[in-house]
Amino acid sequence: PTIAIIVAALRPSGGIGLNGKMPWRLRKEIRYFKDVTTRTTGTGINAVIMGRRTWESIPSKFRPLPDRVNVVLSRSFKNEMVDNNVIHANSIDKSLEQLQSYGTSIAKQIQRVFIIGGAEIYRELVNDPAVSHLLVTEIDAKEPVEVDTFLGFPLFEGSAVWEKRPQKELQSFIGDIELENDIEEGNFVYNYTLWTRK
Ligand SMILES: NC(=O)C1=CN([C@@H]2O[C@H](COP(=O)(O)OP(=O)(O)OC[C@H]3O[C@@H](n4cnc5c(N)ncnc54)[C@H](OP(=O)(O)O)[C@@H]3O)[C@@H](O)[C@H]2O)C=CC1
Ligand SMILES: CCc1nc(N)nc(N)c1C#CCc1cc(OC)cc(-c2ccc3c(c2)OCO3)c1
Repeated sequence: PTIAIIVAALRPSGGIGLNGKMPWRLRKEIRYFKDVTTRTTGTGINAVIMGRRTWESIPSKFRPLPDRVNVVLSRSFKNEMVDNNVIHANSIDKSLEQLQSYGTSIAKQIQRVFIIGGAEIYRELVNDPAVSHLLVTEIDAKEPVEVDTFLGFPLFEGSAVWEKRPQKELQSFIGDIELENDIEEGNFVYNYTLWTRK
């Protein structure tokens, strides 16, 4: 399946978190994240892979993220299918192995896999050749914003590996999900982008 990193990052610093949570709450951005990570064409289902801390930071009423296979990584987990929607894994490889067998076991093929954070997971996976796409919400702040967690790889200041693609390529990747530009919410203005390997 296609494996994509999906992240919302502040420009130019690449800030993504503060005190274990997100430094912002952007209503339309959360909807975009939900729509993009949930949408499939035909049958099948998508998976979201996250680190244990990100799992813990999602408000309990919102987890597991619905209509997606939620994979949570922790070095102290046993590799197991907790239930039909939640898989525990203690390595990235083990998580991808379990997703393979998930497809056959519940006769639902995994269509897309989204790496949804956080910083430690992004750092480890951004260099994995299996990751072919970056879906980056580029956020600009009118007033300075405090962040303490960053994207673990250079992107906005220039990347030797990744290049930003034209909006029409993002549109075809996400299908009939509406793409708005320069969305303004409070102190923030943001845009959705797609990056692929050079
Ligand atoms: N802006 C955005 O788009 C997003 C921002 N965030 C933010 O990121 C921050 C959280 O990121 P971070 O603190 O880095 O934590 P992570 O969410 O990346 O989780 C880290 C934990 O994941 C487990 N883990 C990491 N790598 C592996 C591996 N290779 N195999 C097995 N387990 C592994 C470990 O769990 P253990 O310690 O149990 O072994 C580790 O402590 C928060 O502030 C959150 O709000 C999160 C998602 C999206
Ligand atoms: C939704 C934010 C987001 N945007 C983008 N572009 N990429 C991402 N990887 C994420 C993310 C994430 C994980 C996460 C962290 C979190 O707190 C730290 C809260 C949520 C979350 C919070 C509320 C939700 C929801 C997800 O879906 C529906 O309602 C989701």
